[in-house]
Amino acid sequence: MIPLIHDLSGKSVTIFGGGRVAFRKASFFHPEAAVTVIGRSIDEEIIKLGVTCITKEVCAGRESIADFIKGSALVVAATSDKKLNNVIGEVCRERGIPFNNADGDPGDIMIPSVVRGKNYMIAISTEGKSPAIPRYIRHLLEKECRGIDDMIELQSEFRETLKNEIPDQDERNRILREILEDETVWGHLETDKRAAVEYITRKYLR
Ligand SMILES: C[C@@]1(CC(=O)O)C2=NC(=C\c3[nH]c(c(CCC(=O)O)c3CC(=O)O)Cc3[nH]c(c(CC(=O)O)c3CCC(=O)O)/C=C3\N/C(=C\2)[C@@H](CCC(=O)O)[C@]3(C)CC(=O)O)/[C@H]1CCC(=O)O
Ligand SMILES: NC(=O)c1ccc[n+]([C@@H]2O[C@H](COP(=O)([O-])OP(=O)(O)OC[C@H]3O[C@@H](n4cnc5c(N)ncnc54)[C@H](O)[C@@H]3O)[C@@H](O)[C@H]2O)c1
Repeated sequence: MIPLIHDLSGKSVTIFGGGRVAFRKASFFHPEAAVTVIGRSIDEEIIKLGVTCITKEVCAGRESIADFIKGSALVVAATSDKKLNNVIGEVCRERGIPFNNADGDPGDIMIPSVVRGKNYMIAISTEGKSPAIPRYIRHLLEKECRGIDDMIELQSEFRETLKNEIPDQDERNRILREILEDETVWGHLETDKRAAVEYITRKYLR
């Protein structure tokens, strides 16, 4: 499998099932995508998310499933009925719609665990071998990634400054990497971004 970063803004994501797993999947796609959840019963926490909810029994007939998924950019089956989930998958495959199966035959999409900052995201997956591990790694990274957002902004701004000051690209890259390894910069970023900018300007430009 190959990880991709996909823009789903405004696109339709249809999720079958209305339990805990459907809630997790709906939270993953909402609010970037327009999420519709279809289930025989739908948990209160899904309704509270503000996604479109359709309370309905879904039968394994292809026609009715095809009606539900019309116009979907992506479909998730998260009902407790494996057979139904698998039929939903078949209908998606016939129509070329990317499909994630929470229970049953694997779909062609897997949902990763995501560490998200303002300026970056990291997706983690074991390709289903051990679903607890991505969550574990996410917690480790969340502790390690403090300050990363500020460093990205610092690097992005300083990169522009360097372009005007230092013509040689290799030299610019060397400086940007050195800044990343500079503990004093990380120390400043914890308290005062301006002090970090002053420090790197003094140290790396004069
Ligand atoms: C990343 C995340 C995204 C999401 O789904 O939201 C995710 N699972 C998450 C949480 C979670 N999963 C499970 C629990 C225990 C409580 C519970 O039962 O709910 C919890 C809750 C928790 O841990 O807090 C158990 C579990 N998971 C799967 C099965 C079925 C099976 O293995 O057959 C079972 C039941 C069998 C078992 O008990 O072992 C299967 C899958 N889970 C995946 C993703 C995919 C592959 C991930 C990979 O390895 O790359 C895959 C294949 C489905 C898919 O493609 O989506 C999200 C972490 C978000 C985060 O916190 O960061
Ligand atoms: N992929 C994962 O991350 C993961 C994790 C844990 C469990 N699971 C599996 O995923 C499935 C869902 O788990 P859950 O905890 O949300 O279960 P749940 O029992 O809380 O929810 C199942 C939902 O499916 C709906 N449903 C069942 N048959 C239906 C039908 N014919 N039409 C419409 N709706 C129907 C029910 O109304 C309910 O809302 C289970 O089979 C579970 O073993 C997957």
